[in-house]
Formats: sequence, C-alpha cells, structure tokens
Amino acid sequence: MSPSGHETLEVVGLSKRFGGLQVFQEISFTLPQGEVLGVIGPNGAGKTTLINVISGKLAPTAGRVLLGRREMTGQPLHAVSRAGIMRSFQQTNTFSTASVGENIARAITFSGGGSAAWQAITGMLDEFELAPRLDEQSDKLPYGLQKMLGLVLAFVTRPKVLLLDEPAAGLEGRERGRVDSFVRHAREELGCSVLIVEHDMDLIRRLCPNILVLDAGRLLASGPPAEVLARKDVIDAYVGAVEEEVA
Ligand SMILES: Nc1ncnc2c1ncn2[C@@H]1O[C@H](COP(=O)(O)OP(=O)(O)OP(=O)(O)O)[C@@H](O)[C@H]1O
Repeated sequence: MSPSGHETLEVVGLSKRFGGLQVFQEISFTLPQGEVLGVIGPNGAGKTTLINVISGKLAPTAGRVLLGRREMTGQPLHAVSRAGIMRSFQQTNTFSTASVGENIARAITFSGGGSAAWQAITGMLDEFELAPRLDEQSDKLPYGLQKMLGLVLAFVTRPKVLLLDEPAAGLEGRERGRVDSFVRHAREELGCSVLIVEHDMDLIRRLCPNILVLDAGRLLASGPPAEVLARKDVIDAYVGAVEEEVA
C-alpha cells in the first residue's frame, strides 16, 4: 500500500441519464487508498448504475472519474479494469460452465499473474471452502460459494479499487461473515480501497467507517454510519423501511 495514498479514487460531479430518466446527478466523493466506503439507498436510487459508470461499463452523461489523478472517464471497461478498478456483480460473475480452477486461472492470466498469484489465495480458498472444489463446474456450486468465487476472481487481478455490488445479497449469517473476511484480505494484502453497495445495514456498520446515502439519484448524506443513519431525512428516505423489512 502506498502511504501517500496516491491511488485515491475521485468521483467529480458524476451524472448519468438514460433517455428521459436521470438516474443520478452531480455525485462527488473521494475514496482514499485503502479505505472502505459504503453506498446505501432505496431500490432504484442508482447505486448499481454508479458502479457501472465508475467501472467503465457505462459512460457518464457528465462528470469525471479519476484514479490517482489519472483520467478514467469514458474509458472502456477493460482499460479501467487494467488501470486497477475492478467490480464484482450482484449476480455471480464467473464463466459458468468452466470449473472453479479454470475461472481462477483465467482471471490470473488476465492480470498477468503466475504461480505467486495462486499462492496468494491459498488461504482464502481454504477459508471459503473453495479449495476442495477446484474441479467442479462453477455454476453447480452452492450460491454462497459462487458469490465467494466471484470475489476471489476480482481479488486475483490485484485491483487498486474494488467495487462490490451487494456482496452479501442472498447469503446466510455465517456466509456474510466471509464478506467481512474478504474485505479484510483485500485491504491487508492488496492495500486496496473498497466501495460496497449493500442493503445489509449490520454489514455496512461493521465494515464502513464512512457511507454515502443515495436517494432518487442525489447524494442525500455522507459521513460515519452512526451519524448518518441517525439522521431523520435518511431514516425517512431509507433506513426506517429497511430495518422494518428486516424486523
Ligand atoms: N441500462 C439501463 N437502461 C435504462 N434504465 C436503466 C438501466 N439500468 C438501470 N436503469 C434504471 O435506473 C434506475 C436505477 O437503477 P439501479 O439498478 O442503478 O438502482 P439501485 O440503486 O442499484 O437499485 P437496487 O438497490 O434495487 O439494486 C432504475 O430506475 C433502473 O430501472
């Protein structure tokens, strides 16, 4: 990790419109290297689209994305991922009919890694119960393991910034703890920054020193979760509904 934090992600005045639908507008924030930032908000608030735009999958309508002051705006997905911004998906992102091992090998090849890259994930493969399943077809894995494989595939590319889209969705209690562990690995071993879109408020409180709240495409609030989640406008827009659903 760079102590100077030179791989800061900067999002400046970012807007995205699909035809007549303004999905989000004028979103600005910075994610310093090695930090974890949560993004929450109601369904349809624009969170996944924000990840799609930062990752280069979609071009913004306005605004800029910079990594370590390098211009990422408008660059295609493969160029942005090679620069070090890597996303995971709400759904799993494996080549479904390939084996677990083949998927990992492809991701390592994509990032120019070799045997050291395999060694670097030995502990994680054991911990996430993927080690005994390397020969199994990826889409035959239980859902929770497919999600962990998706995270491991992002990890082996050694990203500078990881964008995680609902990593805990569909996971049960013990499996959710693996998301915490994965984020710890990413920070400690890669020095990587992590942006997490999530509806699981406990996970957000555990992992994120700071959060952003998106509501109807606007940045409603930002700051530490204890502070932000207690705000009346945030409770009205989002938190009350989510915590009622969970109760
Ligand atoms: N490619 C697209 N073309 C047109 N509209 C889209 C497209 N992708 C998303 N949208 C719309 O943009 C809005 C924001 O969607 P988005 O998936 O970003 O929300 P979200 O905050 O991630 O929601 P959720 O929490 O349910 O995942 C929605 O109204 C959605 O229908």
